[in-house]
Amino acid sequence: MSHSGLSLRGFGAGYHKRQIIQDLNIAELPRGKVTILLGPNGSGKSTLLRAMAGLNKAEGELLLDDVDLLSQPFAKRAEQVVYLPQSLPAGVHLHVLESIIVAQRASGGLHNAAKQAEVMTLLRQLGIEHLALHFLDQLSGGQKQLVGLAQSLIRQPSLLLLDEPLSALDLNYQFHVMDLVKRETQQRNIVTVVVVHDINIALRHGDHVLILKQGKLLANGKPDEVITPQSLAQVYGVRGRVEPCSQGMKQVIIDGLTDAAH
Ligand SMILES: Nc1ncnc2c1ncn2[C@@H]1O[C@H](COP(=O)(O)OP(=O)(O)OP(=O)(O)O)[C@@H](O)[C@H]1O
Repeated sequence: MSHSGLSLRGFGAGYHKRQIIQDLNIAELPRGKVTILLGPNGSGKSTLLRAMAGLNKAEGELLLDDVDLLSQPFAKRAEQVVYLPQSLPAGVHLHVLESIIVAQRASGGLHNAAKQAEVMTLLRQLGIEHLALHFLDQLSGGQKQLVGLAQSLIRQPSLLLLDEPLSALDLNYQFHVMDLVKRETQQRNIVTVVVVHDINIALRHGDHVLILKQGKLLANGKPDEVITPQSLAQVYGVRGRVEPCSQGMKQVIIDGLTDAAH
């Protein structure tokens, strides 16, 4: 049977002398859905994303629509997989617009009027059109994050890996960006994996949630099935409740640390 989506089989990842993730098995993260990757600091989230993108050592199988990306040459994988790191490289003296056009060119094709229009549409959707002619190295942390997202989306990946894309964004932008990522994921029918630390963002915006702890997969399922008082205690050592708010949406309220975490 053929599959559409991303699966990991016996996937391992790490660094020169250190294995961080071992024998990870994830059956099918479907196209068109946003998967949120949760886990404590140091649990291996960035290592996993970077390994999927070919930037760290990896082993096992990483299947996108049944094709093993690990067996492909790096350049071929880079056409399909885009990884947005936690922060953009410093000291890049380019205009926002130029930097996005460079990213667009990297994904192939000639630069023409239609492509320029695509860049401007994306800037508008992200609410940063007014920054088009600003220099990257003169932007705020949150503005840089939005530009990084534009650079990632313009490359039209099949697998989009976003590492804490909300960490510098205000509340309004956090919602706006998650809505945009969800919409683009559906419209482009791609697989998107987003690392966040905010459990309520995961509950509200994730189609699917994975939880990593010490390089192992502790949970894999629908947000409200895997974000529970038990998993909050086990993963983060906190006492938490998952309760409907007055609008009926579920949210997490943290009451404190578990006794074990003191
Ligand atoms: N370049 C590296 N060389 C060796 N070990 C590393 C390297 N980068 C990270 N690690 C180790 O890998 C483990 C997982 O780190 P990783 O950055 O993947 O965690 P994370 O879940 O993304 O954490 P955070 O939420 O703090 O960003 C940590 O123990 C870290 O010390």
